[in-house]
Amino acid sequence: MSDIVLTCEGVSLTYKSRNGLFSSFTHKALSDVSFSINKGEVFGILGGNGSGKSSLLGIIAGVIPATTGTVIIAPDKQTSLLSLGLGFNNSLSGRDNTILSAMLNGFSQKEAKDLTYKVKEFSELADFYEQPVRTYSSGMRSKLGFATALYTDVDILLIDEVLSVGDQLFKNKAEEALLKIINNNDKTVIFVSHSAQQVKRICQQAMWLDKGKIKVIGDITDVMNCYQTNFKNIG
Ligand SMILES: Nc1ncnc2c1ncn2[C@@H]1O[C@H](COP(=O)(O)OP(=O)(O)OP(=O)(O)O)[C@@H](O)[C@H]1O
Repeated sequence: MSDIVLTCEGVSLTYKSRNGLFSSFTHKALSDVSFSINKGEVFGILGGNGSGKSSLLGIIAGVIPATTGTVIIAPDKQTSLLSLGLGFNNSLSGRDNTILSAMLNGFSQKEAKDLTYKVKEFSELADFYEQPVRTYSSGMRSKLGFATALYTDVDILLIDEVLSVGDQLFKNKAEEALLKIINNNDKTVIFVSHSAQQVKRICQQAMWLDKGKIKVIGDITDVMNCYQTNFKNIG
């Protein structure tokens, strides 16, 4: 029996930007995107630059309002967006950001503080963990984001490119840790990556977004076959 935890129904997004003092233009980033995800599914989103992957995750996370359409999340489920640019308070230290994220996800203050020791170790930030996040490189932000989300137990994890930054050793460690929580915890994950091979290793279902529209959706093998036929030299 299917156990749907997340549904996008006809989601469209139009950005309006200024291109001068008195003029503006609009850009349709997503057009009529509809799909559902079952509990415990690991769902990949593939697509070239500007195809709308991050915008879609932002809408699912509730940080970007859809222009039309709806996102329905099962009432007892919490989502957490793990993204390079989002979610941290730049003037707080890595440690305080971990505490804040954990408490926003329902941890008590003591539980949140206890968590920081594991996050510090996994993230390898050492003394930088006590420094304001604004002083971090993008790789350091991604390490903090990944480690915080790893130990803050949410139901639906939205992962935007965070396994693509950092040195190779950290990438391997992060991918291994992610696979472990996916396999052990029946966690639902939506995973965005430029690496088709990484999506293939991690996900069971996938969607290929092209210029804001769903090109193919379904089983990972079918989606990858279509995707790779269209793109050569995929990493
Ligand atoms: N804040 C914004 N204002 C205006 N246009 C935007 C904004 N954010 C994104 N866009 C545009 O919307 C489209 C989709 O962007 P989005 O970042 O969602 O794509 P993406 O698939 O995640 O891209 P990438 O793989 O390069 O990270 C792009 O054409 C982008 O230029």
